[in-house]
Amino acid sequence: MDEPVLLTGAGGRVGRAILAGIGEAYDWRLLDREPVAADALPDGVTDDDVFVADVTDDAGVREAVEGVGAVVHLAGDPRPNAPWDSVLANNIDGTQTMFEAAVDAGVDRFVFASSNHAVGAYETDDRTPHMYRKDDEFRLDGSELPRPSNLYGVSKAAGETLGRYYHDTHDLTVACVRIGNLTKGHPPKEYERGQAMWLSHRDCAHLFDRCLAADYGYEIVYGISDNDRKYYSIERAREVLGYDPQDNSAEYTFGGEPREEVEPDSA
Ligand SMILES: NC(=O)C1=CN([C@@H]2O[C@H](COP(=O)(O)OP(=O)(O)OC[C@H]3O[C@@H](n4cnc5c(N)ncnc54)[C@H](O)[C@@H]3O)[C@@H](O)[C@H]2O)C=CC1
Ligand SMILES: O=C1O[C@H](COP(=O)(O)O)[C@@H](O)[C@H](O)[C@H]1O
Repeated sequence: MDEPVLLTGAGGRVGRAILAGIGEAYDWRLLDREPVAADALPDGVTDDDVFVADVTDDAGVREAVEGVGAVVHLAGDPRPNAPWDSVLANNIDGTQTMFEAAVDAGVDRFVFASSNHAVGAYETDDRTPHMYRKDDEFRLDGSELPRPSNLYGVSKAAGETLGRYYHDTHDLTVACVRIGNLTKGHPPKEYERGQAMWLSHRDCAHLFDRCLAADYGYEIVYGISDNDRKYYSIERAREVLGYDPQDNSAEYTFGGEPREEVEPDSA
C-alpha cells in the first residue's frame, strides 16, 4: 500500500502486537486518546504521525484520516463487562465516527477489531466445556448471526453491521476480525476457552497484514491461531485473506509452558 495506514488504539495490546510484527511494512499514522509510548513507535514514525484524540471527536478523527489509504480500527473499550454508556460512546459512536470520516476522506479499506464476544452466547451450557476441546467438531465460521454474550459483544456486532452498511453504500472494503484472546508469548494459562481462541502476537500481526493486502469486499473472519482446540473456523481467513498462522496453543502445556521445554521427548 502506497498511502499511509491509520491505526487507532495504537498504544494498546493489539496495537502493539501489530506494530511489533509489521511496523516496518507500512507507512503508519497512529491515533490513541493516550500518548503512545516511544518504544511502541516503528522506525520512521514521528510526532507528526501520532494523533492524540478520542475516536468520538469528529474533528480530531477527520484530521488523522485525511490522506490515508486504510484504517485499522482497534480503539474502544475492550472490557467484556463494560457498561452500556462506555460501549455506546467508545465502541458504537466511535466506530461510526471512524467509518464516516473514512468514507468522506476517500479511504479504500477499513479493518475493524471485532470480538469473540459478538458470538459468545453460542457457548451454551449444553455445548460447554466440550466445545473447547480438540476432538469436538462444533465450529462457528463467520456466516452465523451475532449472538453476543454481553453489551460489549453487542457493540462489536454493531461495528460489524456498520461495516456492512459502509461497504454496501460506499464500496468501502471492510474486514471484521473477531479476535479471540491475545496474549504475549504463551496461550492463556489454565483456561480451556482461552486456549481454544488463543491468538499469538505474530499471528495477530500477520492476520492484520493480510487484511490490509488481500483482495475482498466485506468479510467477517475469526482471529485465532491454528489451535488444536478450536470452535472458530479459520478457513475463511485462509481462503480469502491468505492467513497462514504459525502458532498453536497445543504446543504449550495447560499451564502455559512450551511443551518442548518441559517434555523434550514429545517433539
Ligand atoms: N486483546 C484481546 O484479546 C481482544 C481485543 N479485542 C478488541 O481489540 C481492540 C483493542 O483491544 P486491546 O488492545 O486489547 O485493548 P487496550 O485497552 O489494550 O487498547 C485499547 C487502546 O484504545 C485506546 N482507546 C480506548 N478508547 C478510545 C477512544 N474512545 N478514543 C481513542 N482511543 C481509545 C486506549 O487508550 C488503548 O490504547 C478493542 O477494540 C478490543 O475490543 C477484541 C477481542 C479480543
Ligand atoms: O474481546 C475480548 O476478548 C478477550 C477474551 O475474552 P475473555 O472473556 O476470555 O477474557 C478479552 O481478554 C479481551 O479483553 C476482550 O477485549
